[in-house]
Amino acid sequence: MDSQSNSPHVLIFPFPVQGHVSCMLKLAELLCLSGLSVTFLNSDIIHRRLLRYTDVISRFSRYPGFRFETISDGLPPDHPRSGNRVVDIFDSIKMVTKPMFREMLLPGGCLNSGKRPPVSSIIADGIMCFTIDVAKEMGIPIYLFRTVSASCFWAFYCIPKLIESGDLPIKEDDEMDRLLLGVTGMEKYLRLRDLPSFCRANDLSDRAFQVVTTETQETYRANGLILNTFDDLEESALAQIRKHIPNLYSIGPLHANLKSRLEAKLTSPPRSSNSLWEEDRTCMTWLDEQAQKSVIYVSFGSMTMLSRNELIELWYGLVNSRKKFLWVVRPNSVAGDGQNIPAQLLEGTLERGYMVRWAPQEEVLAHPAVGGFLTHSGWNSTLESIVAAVPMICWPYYADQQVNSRLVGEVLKLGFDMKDICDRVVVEKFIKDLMDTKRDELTRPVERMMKMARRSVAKDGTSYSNLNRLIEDIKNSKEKR
Ligand SMILES: O=c1ccn([C@@H]2O[C@H](COP(=O)(O)OP(=O)(O)O[C@H]3O[C@H](CO)[C@@H](O)[C@H](O)[C@H]3O)[C@@H](O)[C@H]2O)c(=O)[nH]1
Ligand SMILES: C[C@H]1CC[C@@H]2C(C(=O)O)=CO[C@@H](O)[C@@H]21
Repeated sequence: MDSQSNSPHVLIFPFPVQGHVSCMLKLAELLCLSGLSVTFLNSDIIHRRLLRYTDVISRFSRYPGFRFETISDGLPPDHPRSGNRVVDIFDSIKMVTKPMFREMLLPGGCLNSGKRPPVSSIIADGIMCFTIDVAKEMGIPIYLFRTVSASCFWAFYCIPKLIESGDLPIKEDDEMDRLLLGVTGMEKYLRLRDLPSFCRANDLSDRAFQVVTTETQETYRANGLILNTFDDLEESALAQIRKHIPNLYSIGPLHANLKSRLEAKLTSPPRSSNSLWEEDRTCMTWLDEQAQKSVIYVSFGSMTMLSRNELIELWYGLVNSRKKFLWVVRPNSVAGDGQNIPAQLLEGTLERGYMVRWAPQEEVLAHPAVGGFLTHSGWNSTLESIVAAVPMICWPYYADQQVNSRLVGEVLKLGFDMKDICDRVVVEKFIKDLMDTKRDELTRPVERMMKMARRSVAKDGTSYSNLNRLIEDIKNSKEKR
């Protein structure tokens, strides 16, 4: 057995997509920093890409108790694993990965071979509740980490009530702006339009709708729920969730929590990346040449697929706003061949734009030249923008993003929600508002929330203390076994 044979051994198992893997790796490093042994279970494909594009191996070699293990996600290598095809991962992971996961934990399996201390706690992605069955069978305590916002989790939690009240399925397009009474605490602002995109299915047997609904309802079976949020950001949703799932750990923003703890330990923490694409760092040099707060950063995360029409409308909006822009266009993220782009767009981009396939986003958002973020409202992006005090234009694509964008635009006033609109004139107007006309009205709430985010992860802040509580609970559950 290795030198850490007496320390608790935590197995972390994320749903295999970028937005889940990256924040769960941050949690893994936080647990390593407090002396726990950690095994991080990646799908083969994710692991190969992390090895190719990041420094994870050298970064985690600092922690002797850390290991990676891999498992199949059950899909062929060329499956896109993005856009609407993400539902295929749910099915394959349950059918193919679950039995493999169980085998790994049985005596003689790679997670129970006697070479390392036995797994004493599991932290699994909250969208994979099959892990609870396996953990219970093995007698191992399990915590779920749901990587979406508390507000979105709570909206998912209320779906059965929305079905009972007849709000779901949505019957007519013209009722999308109706306020909902069934999501307690959000009655004043949550419209049908703002429910997670999966709620737009006409048929409630829709696979994605079924998965998010049932997985959310199963959460109570775990020993606790971890959320990447902080109390000042989502106080009301957290209070509602706590009534049903009392053992709740709000420990975010995780990237800031990690940064703060690394800074306390090391004089100059190295740059780190969990990217599944190669980061193009030339955009940082380009940003260095731009004036303060003059650039709008555009990125729609790792899963969004754009139609050609959406690409062109967004592009016209950016070029016509006459603002400088840095735009991430991920490989294979636009339908069609990307040919015949109007000359006006190409010229406008040469003059004022910079495009990359993938950027070091946390660094980009922290750059003084960045003054706004046109985002899909993925939860990691939202938190990163908050910590960097960058106001947002939200153009949600799917899943939790519809809820997040409403929270940002209507409740927190940290930006504007452009949900369900993709029109060049509107895009141009929102950009001008964000960068100039309405900038002042956003500055105060944006600065205030940035400070609260940073306070939450500083010593004795709420997320700092909740993380310590999680670590203690993990240690104690080992003692009890
Ligand atoms: O050029 C880029 C673009 C993105 N990122 C990073 O990639 C992550 C993207 O995460 P997120 O903003 O959450 O978006 P998705 O990749 O779309 O994440 C999925 O997972 C999230 C967490 O559950 C959900 O909130 C989203 O809706 C879901 O699509 C962030 O950490 C970004 O910093 C980069 O490093 N470089
Ligand atoms: C792939 C997406 C569907 C469910 C996941 C999710 C969640 O509710 O946990 C939200 O957005 C995506 O990251 C996941």
